[in-house]
Amino acid sequence: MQPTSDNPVNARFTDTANDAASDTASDAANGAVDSAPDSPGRPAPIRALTIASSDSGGGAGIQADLKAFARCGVHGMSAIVALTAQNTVGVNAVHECPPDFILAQLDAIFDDLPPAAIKTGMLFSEQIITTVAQALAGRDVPLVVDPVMIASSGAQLLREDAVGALVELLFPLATVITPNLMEAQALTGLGSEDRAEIAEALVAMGARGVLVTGGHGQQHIDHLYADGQHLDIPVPRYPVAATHGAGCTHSAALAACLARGLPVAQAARQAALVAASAVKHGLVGLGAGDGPVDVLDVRSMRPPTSSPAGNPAQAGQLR
Ligand SMILES: Nc1ncnc2c1ncn2[C@@H]1O[C@H](COP(=O)(O)OP(=O)(O)OP(=O)(O)O)[C@@H](O)[C@H]1O
Ligand SMILES: Cc1ncc(CO)c(N)n1
Repeated sequence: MQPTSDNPVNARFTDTANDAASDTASDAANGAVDSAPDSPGRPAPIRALTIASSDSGGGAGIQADLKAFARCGVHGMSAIVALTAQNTVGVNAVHECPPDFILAQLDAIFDDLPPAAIKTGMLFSEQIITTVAQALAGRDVPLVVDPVMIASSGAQLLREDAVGALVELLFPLATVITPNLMEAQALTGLGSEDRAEIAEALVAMGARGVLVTGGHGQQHIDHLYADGQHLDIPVPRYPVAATHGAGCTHSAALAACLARGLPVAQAARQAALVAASAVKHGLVGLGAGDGPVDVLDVRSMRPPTSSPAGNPAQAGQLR
């Protein structure tokens, strides 16, 4: 089966656990639920962690990350560092979590559910970045750092006085950073659209690997520079007015694929397919601004219609 932009992940991962997961997903989509529990004998799921902020509108941030993890067949965990009061039009307010509560979330996760890969998203302030960097230092886990700076609505998601901390404290810990073109230009001070040149400048600033995403500018390519190798990944550019959360979806899918053990270049190709598919199914018209991407294609899904006890006659009856 060839990977397609509609079925980017399951097309490539053909291990037994994943086959079973996609069987269950298609059963659910068809409205049937098997009465037997299916946990015994199946391996524990692969786990990934997002350290990011909540988008109350459900399109970006933690909410996008957890959906992308699920889309990639990975159990998602989250440490929320800030809450945004946000919709498709803008960000009305930001509320930061206290550092000790961020650490409490991370301790709870690392003590019981150690992740196979981690991504960071909107970290907002120097205090949050310092807290997260201290918690991640010395952990031998693949780390994707998405240097989220500006929302598609134009709102500032990283304070100007926090950029230095992001570069100095988090870039050296990252396996790969995933700026979009404008973030890459802002971080380097380069005005060029040459992603290869900008990626080299970002590596010189301390990042091990750089993936400049392809949603903006003239060229429709994600560009990866890692281990001294350049890779252009051609990406589609759908004329869909619903790209809010594309960057979060992309970096979460990249982390999920690293959690699954893929090499960075292959994970980057998969993440591009996942993000493109999410844009293709984007929820145009949801809200007055740029609608959210939809990595799960929720409009094609339905709740189950037969009862868990396996008695279709009881399905859907309210008591
Ligand atoms: N119109 C589109 N059609 C197809 N894929 C897209 C489109 N826009 C973005 N993508 C894909 O989504 C991923 C993230 O791209 P982009 O450069 O837009 O990130 P971003 O600007 O950080 O996103 P966000 O809108 O969440 O801030 C890339 O792989 C990119 O190719
Ligand atoms: C919480 C949050 N994270 C990331 C983005 C970037 O899309 C956003 N708009 N909101």
